[in-house]
Amino acid sequence: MLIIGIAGGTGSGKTTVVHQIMNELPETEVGIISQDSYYKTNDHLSMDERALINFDHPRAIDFDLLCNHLKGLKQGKSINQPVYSFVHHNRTDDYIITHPRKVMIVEGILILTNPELRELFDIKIFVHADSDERLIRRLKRDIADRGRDMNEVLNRYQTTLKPMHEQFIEPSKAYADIIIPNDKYNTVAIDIVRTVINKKIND
Ligand SMILES: Nc1ncnc2c1ncn2[C@@H]1O[C@H](COP(=O)(O)OP(=O)(O)O)[C@@H](O)[C@H]1O
Ligand SMILES: Nc1ccn([C@@H]2O[C@H](COP(=O)(O)O)[C@@H](O)[C@H]2O)c(=O)n1
Repeated sequence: MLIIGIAGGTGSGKTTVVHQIMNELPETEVGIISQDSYYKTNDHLSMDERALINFDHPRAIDFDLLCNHLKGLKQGKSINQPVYSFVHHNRTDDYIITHPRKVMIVEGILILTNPELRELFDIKIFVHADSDERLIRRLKRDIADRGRDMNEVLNRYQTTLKPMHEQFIEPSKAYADIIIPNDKYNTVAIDIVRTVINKKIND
């Protein structure tokens, strides 16, 4: 199994890059794990209390479960990947049965900050986009898809997102083997990563 970690700030285009990589690759050979699925459960908190959580700090993520799931997949076991709700700021009761594949892609803002998780990656990729571009994308996406309004996004950006990006996410770029510039769609970089994956699949 080849495990690829794809990190980068919010709105850098990680999810888009993953989908571009997966296009044209056989569905049965590649699987995806999203770090967002591993936000800790916060059933004990009210909705208002959950909305105040700093979701850009590594402590918000259940890295133990994520690492155990990846290790299980490496051993050939299927896992129940949790399903997260951005609208309710909490894990749902649902899960996605995720089967082991020749190539597993793990994507998320903080995945290169955790040493145990880093050790599990064969290739580490960081998707880079400038912060103004990322903020614009995040605003549009969170209003369209994640039940937010402009005040919520801008307030979160100032209070937690930007400081956590500078403290944890940007420095984790140093661990990357490949950095993909993604201010514009970068088809050349996607083709290179796809070639590496195809080689692995056909070995
Ligand atoms: N290279 C790009 N140019 C313009 N828009 C992009 C680009 N990559 C992603 N987007 C858009 O930006 C938004 C955030 O992208 P997404 O892939 O969800 O980022 P991430 O997973 O890193 O948070 C989406 O609406 C997506 O369509
Ligand atoms: N309840 C939550 C949980 C997380 N976030 C934000 O999501 C971002 C990470 O996801 P991307 O798809 O953008 O990589 C992160 O910056 C958190 O602030 C949230 O808004 N609400």
